[in-house]
Amino acid sequence: MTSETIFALSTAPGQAGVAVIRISGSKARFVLQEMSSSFPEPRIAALIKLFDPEDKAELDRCLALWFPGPGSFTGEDVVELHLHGGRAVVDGTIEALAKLPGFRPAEAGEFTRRAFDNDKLDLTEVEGLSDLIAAETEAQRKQAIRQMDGELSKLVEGWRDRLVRMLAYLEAEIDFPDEELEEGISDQVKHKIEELREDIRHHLDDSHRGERLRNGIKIAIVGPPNAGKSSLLNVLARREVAIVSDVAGTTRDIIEVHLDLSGYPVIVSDTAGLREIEENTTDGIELEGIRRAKLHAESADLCLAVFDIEDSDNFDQETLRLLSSTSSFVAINKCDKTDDNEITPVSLSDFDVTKISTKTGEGIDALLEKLNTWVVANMGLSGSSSGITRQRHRSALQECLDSLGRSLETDLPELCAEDLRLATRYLGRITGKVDVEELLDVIFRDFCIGK
Ligand SMILES: Nc1nc2c(ncn2[C@@H]2O[C@H](COP(=O)(O)OP(=O)(O)OP(=O)(O)O)[C@@H](O)[C@H]2O)c(=O)[nH]1
Ligand SMILES: [K+]
Ligand SMILES: [Mg+2]
Repeated sequence: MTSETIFALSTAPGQAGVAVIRISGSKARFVLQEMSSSFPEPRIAALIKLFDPEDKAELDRCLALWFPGPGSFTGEDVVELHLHGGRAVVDGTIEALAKLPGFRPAEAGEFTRRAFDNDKLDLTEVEGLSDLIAAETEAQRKQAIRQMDGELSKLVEGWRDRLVRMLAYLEAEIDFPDEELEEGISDQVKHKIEELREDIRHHLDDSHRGERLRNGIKIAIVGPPNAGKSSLLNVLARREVAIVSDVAGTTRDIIEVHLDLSGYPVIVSDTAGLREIEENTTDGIELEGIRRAKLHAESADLCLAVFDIEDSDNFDQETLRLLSSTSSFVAINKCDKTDDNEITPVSLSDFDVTKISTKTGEGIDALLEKLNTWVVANMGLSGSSSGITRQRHRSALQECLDSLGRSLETDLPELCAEDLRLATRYLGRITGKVDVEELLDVIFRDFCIGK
């Protein structure tokens, strides 16, 4: 292997109890030969004295780990130094490593890039790893681990394997028409294509759970001015995020807070109060706020509408239409202002209504309970979870489906094979494997032709 040996601080920068420096490449062993008081056994932590390779000054007394390739994260020889996490220790070690010939600091993502290049991880597993590092909630962590463990990649590889087999049969029919192959093979292949299409479609039809879990589930608070939307946001966030005032039209910009509901990442946003105002109003800013609020609500996963109990008939038809066209909950706020518990306007009777007061806290737990239940029911990682976590996966699968659809429209095996080849390539894009050689392997294995 001729690549340069790279090194980097793998733990967060700054003062800490322990700092880990990772070194990967063909010359990694130099660290243990030129800078260490001893050479550890593979994979067994050893306490060593670490020296500067030139002036032999002692840098630290640290733990060293030696992972000879290919049994390492990158697939190359890897050394890990678990140093005392002071800045001077880390800086001194980094400087010392740079003095070794053929060593240079790693670029962002370079260790993982090498792992990918050495077939230690495929693309979906790389993505899973990056999601795991970024995971903020339990459900995100679980999804990331499943992807990192190759759940999506196994699924896609399985589909790809089926496709390659169909293709091999077709290729054989085209290339070796004299060979004794079963009759009606094309119909068989077509039936298999149909089955594969069904399976892929089933996985695509998952309401974007994976992506939503990765990016956060969006809940938009909407409703007329002064209903208490910003007050509710502050209660949910447990801090004063948004300005609350008795002036109608206080909120203009969209304000977002991140919550963890039952382990799921949720982004709740406060929006401008919706009301009908003249196009030529003097307050163009409020108009723009309303425009943004509507757009935002339309793209949210869930709308949470807030109305003032004494003014709960105050909504324009457009707001109602908005609520009916998305998943939504209704909160009737300021119930501290009246003892009459029966007030629910007829027009809201179709919705799931909770009476709350952001002032006294009444009903807030009940509302949170409903939100939690909704999130779990709609985002829950059921056994049939597709594991599609990115638009990139979705587009590739859609392209694959389109190619499969086209392959069924022709009776010419050559054209059908071309579409199957394309479909295979789209699946390969998901995992990063686009090898066609394996095709021939299958032909030879299944038919023993030419042997
Ligand atoms: N009595 C009572 N007053 C409330 C309650 N919630 C909010 N308010 C008051 O209602 C007024 C409007 O509250 P906001 O939270 O600013 O309302 P908003 O819906 O964000 O208003 P805009 O941003 O202007 O659309 C403020 O004076 C709040 O103090 C409540 O539960 N009870
Ligand atoms: K207000
Ligand atoms: Mg507001």
